[in-house]
Amino acid sequence: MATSSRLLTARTRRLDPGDPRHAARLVELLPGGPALSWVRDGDGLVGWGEAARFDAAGPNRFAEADEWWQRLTQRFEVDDEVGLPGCGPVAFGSLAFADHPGGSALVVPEVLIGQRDGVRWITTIGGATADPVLPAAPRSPGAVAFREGSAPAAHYREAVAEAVDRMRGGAEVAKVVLAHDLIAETAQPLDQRYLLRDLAARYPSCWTFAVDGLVGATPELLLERTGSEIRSQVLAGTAWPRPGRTTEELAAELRASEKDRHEHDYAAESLARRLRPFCAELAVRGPEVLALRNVLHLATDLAGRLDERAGASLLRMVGAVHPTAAVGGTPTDAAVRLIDELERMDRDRYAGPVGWLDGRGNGQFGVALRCAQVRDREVRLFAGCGIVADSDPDLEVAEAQAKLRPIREALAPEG
Ligand SMILES: C=C(O[C@H]1C=CC=C(C(=O)O)[C@@H]1O)C(=O)O
Repeated sequence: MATSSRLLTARTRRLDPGDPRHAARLVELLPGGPALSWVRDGDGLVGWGEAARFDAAGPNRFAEADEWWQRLTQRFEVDDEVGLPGCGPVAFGSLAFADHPGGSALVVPEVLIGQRDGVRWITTIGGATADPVLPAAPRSPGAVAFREGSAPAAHYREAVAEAVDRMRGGAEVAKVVLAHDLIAETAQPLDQRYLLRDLAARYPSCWTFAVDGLVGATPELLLERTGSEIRSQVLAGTAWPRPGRTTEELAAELRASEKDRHEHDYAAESLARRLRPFCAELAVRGPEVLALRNVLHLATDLAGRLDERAGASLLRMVGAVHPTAAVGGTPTDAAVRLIDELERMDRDRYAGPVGWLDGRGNGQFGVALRCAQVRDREVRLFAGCGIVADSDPDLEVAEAQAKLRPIREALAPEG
């Protein structure tokens, strides 16, 4: 936690095309050690070092993190010659899914390199130096052995079947998202950049992220703020590649599936309902089909203009909309209780908000999906599925397998 009241300096400079750091992909610029990343289609932010950090837990984690960031940004002397969102001081954040247990963290890197619309910049905090070196490629972690996590797949199937029974029996919950974990152990300590490079290459349209050891490539944008504009894309309802089916056929099936449409509508409605109080305008468009290499999703876009009178910061709004029914359920409180009862695992920061915010109130937070918590040689992967009364437990197990693919394949590309 940064506690002193001294002034911090943040210096942002444009990286000119002659600089060797201008040509490489952002994730290739990360030196070894804990990585910070939020990159999509080549644009985004990567950072390293820790100029300041805030840890929080419990139901007030969003408000406490917000307060800390507001206070910290007042202590910054900013020298920013670029002026784009993501310039000046930036904090990367990863927040716990649940009120209990789970820890949340905001980390302000000492060095950050960003790119937006062809402009690349570097921000240094507190006089940190950033020599123009291109780090060597990360080494493979060697052989990978997979074992069951705290919620084995067989247990997951039972939990899904139990949820379906209860919903068919008239339980108060109309949708619940249940998840399970999987542990991978690598022969050598895992360099986070090994995952990041692979994820950014294979899932360019997802946000490849790393914050405090949570590494993944999420397709789901929870909330983005640029000035007074906000944007979100809610995902729920999934199909995955099957032999003999083209992507177009899978997309048509997904569009026509009533079960997936129900699952999707709960998520889109929950987000729109919770965003509206903050907005002067809010447009909802969808669902369309979003196709990735491992899955296809139904996707609804939300775009709005903030109501200045609501005066809410990005982190407060993120706290207000989390958990949407894409990761919690409907109604939220009852679904979260059911998750607790049936899942019987600590989600930690899986399915929580992950992203970044700057000193002017801009930022982007996604939902931490298709991800793993990396601790040296142990990697904990997560995947979950929205369950409604029409769900088939065997298909949900297969769907969760498809959602584990990005990290599984990044860990063991040929295995
Ligand atoms: C909970 C996950 O995905 C969510 C996001 C998109 C589609 C989902 C689904 O169709 O079940 C889930 O709601 C996950 O990837 O672990």
